Amino acid sequence: MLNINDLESGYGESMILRSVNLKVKPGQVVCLMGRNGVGKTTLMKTIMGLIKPKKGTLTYDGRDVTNASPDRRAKGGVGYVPQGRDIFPQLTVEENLLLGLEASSNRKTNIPDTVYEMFPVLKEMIRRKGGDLSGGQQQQLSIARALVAEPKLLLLDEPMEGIQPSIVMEIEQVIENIKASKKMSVLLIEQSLTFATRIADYYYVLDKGTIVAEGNSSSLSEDQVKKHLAV
Ligand SMILES: Nc1ncnc2c1ncn2[C@@H]1O[C@H](COP(=O)(O)OP(=O)(O)OP(=O)(O)O)[C@@H](O)[C@H]1O
Repeated sequence: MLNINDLESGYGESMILRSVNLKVKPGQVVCLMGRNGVGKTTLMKTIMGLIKPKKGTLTYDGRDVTNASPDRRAKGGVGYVPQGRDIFPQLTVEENLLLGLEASSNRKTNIPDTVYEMFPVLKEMIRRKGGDLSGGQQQQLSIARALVAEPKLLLLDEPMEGIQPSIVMEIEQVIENIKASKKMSVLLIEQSLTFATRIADYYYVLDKGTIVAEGNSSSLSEDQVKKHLAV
């Protein structure tokens, strides 16, 4: 599905990622872990095409997309939910969701029912302004907007950060449902060991811009987390 090979990426002269190799297989949920500032978001942005890599290749769905625009990647089925609930506060929930259709490859004009089934609260709040939703609901809206285009690969940048526990459980359930449907792969940034072992199939730990550990999530131990993630 996604294959990153010997990737180098950064901002201007400042190189953030070095020799990054990462794979997401079809239907897999992969968790990217690492301390603050090690380059996790930079990797997500590079996968989405918002930052051009300086070296290495990115293959998605069997095609080389190393130099493809973000728009082409989105239309090719990559959905991106950036950190910090990037919704439009002045637009209604429905208008926010309709914007997600822009990324749709097959010119869909309707919001799929499955999106409301996954997030019933959004159906209830369809006419409310995005800015009137709670932080957790805004995060749900942000994920729902990416799902509207029915992506094949969903990138989630710290979806659980700063969210109340009840909504964390709902979002976790959504990821579980996505996983069970086997229609989508997910790459998510997440710091919690409990969550990573419960939901992800595979994990990568990034440190100082390079992958320092990887494996099946079931083998992820407290010791490894302490070694690689403790501040
Ligand atoms: N637009 C930018 N221009 C220059 N440097 C940047 C920019 N964005 C991030 N950086 C730097 O790149 C490095 C990696 O940042 P990045 O946001 O990818 O880390 P992260 O692992 O996602 O951290 P966090 O968990 O805090 O979000 C940091 O040193 C950061 O200061």
